[in-house]
Amino acid sequence: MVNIELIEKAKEVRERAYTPYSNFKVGAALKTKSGKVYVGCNIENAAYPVSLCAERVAIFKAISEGETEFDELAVIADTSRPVPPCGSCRQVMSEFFAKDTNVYTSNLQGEVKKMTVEELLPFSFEPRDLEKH
Ligand SMILES: O=c1ccn([C@H]2C[C@H](O)[C@@H](CO)O2)c(=O)[nH]1
Ligand SMILES: [Zn+2]
Repeated sequence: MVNIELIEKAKEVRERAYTPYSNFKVGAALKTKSGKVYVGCNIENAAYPVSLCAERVAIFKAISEGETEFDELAVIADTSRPVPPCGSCRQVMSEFFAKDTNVYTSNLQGEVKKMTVEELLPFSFEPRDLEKH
């Protein structure tokens, strides 16, 4: 089942995106297992690569508050298909979320694509890969 309320929260925070360079606004909302929601929007910078995606803003906010158990993530943008999270955000999701965590990618037309972290980034590089064999 898709969490429409979580998508609505992502849509609200999207309005606060700071995007003078791309003019492409993204919103994200992350729900913890305990039911708390952390929102994020993309925040750009005149030094372009310093910019941060909405998904990572939401995830890092939650991590910095001590959260460790995540339930689901919603992402929204004004795209012709549900917005696909970038590779860097997929990698961060795979570090902190269980493989079966649901990610709802959506657009302003109300299209939603529900995917798991595993589907978004199969064969991901993980902490255990740092161990020598
Ligand atoms: O899933 C995505 C894709 C892109 N962006 C941001 C990064 C940059 O600020 C702008 C254009 O790439 O959109 C996100 O926040 N999330
Ligand atoms: Zn990203």
